[in-house]
Amino acid sequence: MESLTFKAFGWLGAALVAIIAIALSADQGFAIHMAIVAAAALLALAATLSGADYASAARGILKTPVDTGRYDDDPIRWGVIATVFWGVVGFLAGLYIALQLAFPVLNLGFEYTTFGRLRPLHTSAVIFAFGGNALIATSFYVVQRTCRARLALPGLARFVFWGYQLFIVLAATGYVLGITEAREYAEPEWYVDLWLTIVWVAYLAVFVGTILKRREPHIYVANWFYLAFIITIAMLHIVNNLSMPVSLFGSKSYSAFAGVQDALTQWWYGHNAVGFFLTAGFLAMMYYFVPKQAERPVYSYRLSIIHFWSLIFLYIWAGPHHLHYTALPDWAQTLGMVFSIMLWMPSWGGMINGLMTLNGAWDKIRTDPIIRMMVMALAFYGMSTFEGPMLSIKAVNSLSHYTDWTIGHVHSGALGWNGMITFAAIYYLTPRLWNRQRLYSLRMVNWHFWLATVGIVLYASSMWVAGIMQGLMWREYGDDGYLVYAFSEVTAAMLPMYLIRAAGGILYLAGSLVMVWNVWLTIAGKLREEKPMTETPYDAAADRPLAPQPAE
Ligand code: HEM
Ligand code: HEM
Ligand SMILES: [Cu+2]
Repeated sequence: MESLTFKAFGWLGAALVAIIAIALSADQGFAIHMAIVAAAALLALAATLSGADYASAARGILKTPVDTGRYDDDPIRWGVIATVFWGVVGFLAGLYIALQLAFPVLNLGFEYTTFGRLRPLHTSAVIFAFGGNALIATSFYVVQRTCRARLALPGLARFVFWGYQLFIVLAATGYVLGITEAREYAEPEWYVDLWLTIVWVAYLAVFVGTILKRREPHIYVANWFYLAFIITIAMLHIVNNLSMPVSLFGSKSYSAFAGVQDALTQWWYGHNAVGFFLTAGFLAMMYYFVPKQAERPVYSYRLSIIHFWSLIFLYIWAGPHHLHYTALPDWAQTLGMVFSIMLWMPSWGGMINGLMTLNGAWDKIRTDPIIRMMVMALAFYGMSTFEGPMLSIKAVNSLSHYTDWTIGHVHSGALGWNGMITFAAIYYLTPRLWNRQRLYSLRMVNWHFWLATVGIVLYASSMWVAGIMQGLMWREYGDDGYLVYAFSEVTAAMLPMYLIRAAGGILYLAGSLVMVWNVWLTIAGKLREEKPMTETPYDAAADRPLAPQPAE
């Protein structure tokens, strides 16, 4: 009871502080943000005062099974739903900005809907909202199973989930309102950064606390990857966002760094956000869910340890490959390039480890669409980590930089690797978390697989063509020593490629809607009547089904 009163006063206090901040605010954007914070604090207050009722109502709506006491899965179930939800929002935003590049009228003439504001909305929605929720939810799932321990600090785990959603809402509304630090992938302003820092420290505490509570002596490699992801993101986030607010009650701040130091800090962050958010964290997912779904142990545990240490050691130095031919000293650019090329090896080591886990179970690619998604994820991981080192070579980068080739590279990693491995994890988790016999439909997973795959192929191939064409047209000199093409001519030449990319986006989005349908009906406890994925092979000569084929 006492702790309840304490909590209630805490939320009331937070709401009051936010309301005072509205009154004192230096700009309208800050006032709107503080209103959102006040509303969130009041909601938390209401939930605290009538706590149990809300929880059971939510359980009813989500048809949640009661946890047996072994594991604490409520925040994971919410996380699965949040991942699917934000995924659709982020893909929709991606499709919209893709269409804006083809049809500029879609900027609609409002500052709120310009490409410049919606682009960070897209990148944050897919990376932080979709990817971040997937990482938090799966990390809480994996750490409990592999440590055979319930989540430490269950109240804090719930705070992490809701606090992170508040961060997402503040970031997204901020971009639309024009509140931005203009640091790529770190656009939110100083007070939102501070909030994320608090949430992230809580996340670290829950994760490490659970590891400390473990009843399994060994710490499985997936947890190492998750831990590296959590700690490194904390470090990157804090350093990159060091800044001085103009006013305590205003949204604007100035970076602590200037000039090329600022650029290097930005890309030390940006590159390692790829390395530790989009790579290390998702590799943790790979190391747990691939062996589970394949029902095989990891191909080589020793390789996974080598993979871990070499990956984290090399990634952190490669950031300067984003600053080739800039004011950054030449030696630093070369350093970034060399470490990027070396990165190819641990990356492929990880891919091989994932793929070879299917040794003896390759037939599952034919029969299990979830395995098929995982294999495609690993294939795209391998492809983008081959392409990346190639793009980091200065001579190649002099052509590719500033072009759509970079965008193609980003999305073969993002759609192919991050997207596919996340979808596979969602399909693995949903029936288990809701205690269902199986997914509503496996054939719909197969549909999702093909829609997403064709979508990625259209996206990546159109951007390769667009990027190389742009790069070559920009650098084309005539005999007279003048540039042959005006910038506008190059832009006009992109239109067909932008249309193909948008078509790819439509397919990818459609695939994710199939997932929404499937996950929804699985939660509702429905099973689709359908033929199994593969017919038993038929021996026509003998007129009987062939005996099951042994795995190769
Ligand atoms: C329906 C799917 C998607 C579509 C149609 C789409 C479309 C786009 C477009 C049009 C851009 C701007 C490109 C430019 O400025 O020229 C972009 C940027 C970006 N998108 Fe996506 N996207 C999709 C999904 C994703 C996903 C799932 C992720 C990550 C997990 C992602 C991550 C990014 C990133 C990081 C950038 C910035 C790239 C850079 O600055 O180099 N996108 N996307
Ligand atoms: C060995 C691994 C990798 C290396 C060495 C690498 C290298 C590179 C290089 C050289 C660029 C172009 C920089 C420029 O010209 O501006 C780049 C851009 C990018 N890469 Fe990779 N890459 C790797 C893997 C990945 C993966 C797996 C993903 C996604 C999951 C990814 C996401 C990105 C993003 C988002 C950008 C665009 C950054 C921006 O300009 O906004 N990379 N990468
Ligand atoms: Cu990079």
